[in-house]
Amino acid sequence: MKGAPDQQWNVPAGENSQHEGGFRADLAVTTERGGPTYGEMIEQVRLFMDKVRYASPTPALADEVIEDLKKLNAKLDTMLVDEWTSPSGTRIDLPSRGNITLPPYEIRDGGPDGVDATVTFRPFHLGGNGVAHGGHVAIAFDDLGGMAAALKLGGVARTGYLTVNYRSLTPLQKPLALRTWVERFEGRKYFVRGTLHDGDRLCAEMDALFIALKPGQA
Ligand SMILES: CCCCCCCCCCCCCCCC(=O)SCCNC(=O)CCNC(=O)[C@H](O)C(C)(C)COP(=O)(O)OP(=O)(O)OC[C@H]1O[C@@H](n2cnc3c(N)ncnc32)[C@H](O)[C@@H]1OP(=O)(O)O
Repeated sequence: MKGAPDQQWNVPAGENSQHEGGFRADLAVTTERGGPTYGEMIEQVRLFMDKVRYASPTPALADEVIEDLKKLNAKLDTMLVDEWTSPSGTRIDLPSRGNITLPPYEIRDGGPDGVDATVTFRPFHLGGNGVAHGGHVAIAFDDLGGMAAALKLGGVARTGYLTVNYRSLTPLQKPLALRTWVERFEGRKYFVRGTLHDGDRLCAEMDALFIALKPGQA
């Protein structure tokens, strides 16, 4: 990778790392990893991505930003941990559990009957003509559909298939209601439905199959 030729991303899990199989079968939720300002750090990164999406820098400014980013990347290089112990994805007090790759959402209610969340697509989730990219809508459905399955089965599931029907345009920068629920299950197969609304207007619907992982399964 340019700028980081020797970077080892797949940091091996330490002895104290809690995991079973290749997926996070035993999710260790936390509100402390990364410290009290981790959420603000993630928010600043999202804000930066918003600005990058819309900025048209001069060559001089682009060079300046590159130098600044190299310094920031070098700082984080000193603190890389394995995926099982990183704060990202486990900080239940933060939007999208602190996972920078997900559209930021807040859980309003969640349990075996389903998940009721508010998701706000950012300016950097732009698809075109001021509205969200459909792929980002699918990511939100995947994570929150997976959460509905997880809360129903009391374990972790992987997506078998996920279909999104885009019914109307999905706005950016506006809290939207995203709901997911297990419609039925047969053995390890959890059939999950979802809806995304802007007020009363249906933006998109999801129809998905999540398959419960067996103990130790990747
Ligand atoms: C608020 C606090 C919250 C705390 C709580 C946090 C929760 C935190 C939530 C995180 C949520 C993340 C959610 C992201 C989830 C991903 O994004 S996962 C990544 C995307 N998915 C993948 O990469 C999966 C790739 N596929 C696979 O690994 C394997 O195919 C699977 C899914 C593990 C299944 O393999 P398998 O265990 O060998 O099972 P297999 O026997 O093939 O299939 C089982 C059954 O499913 C059926 N099946 C399998 N695939 C399909 C398919 N595509 N279509 C139809 N049927 C299928 C089979 O026919 C079989 O049916 P039956 O014969 O039993 O009737």
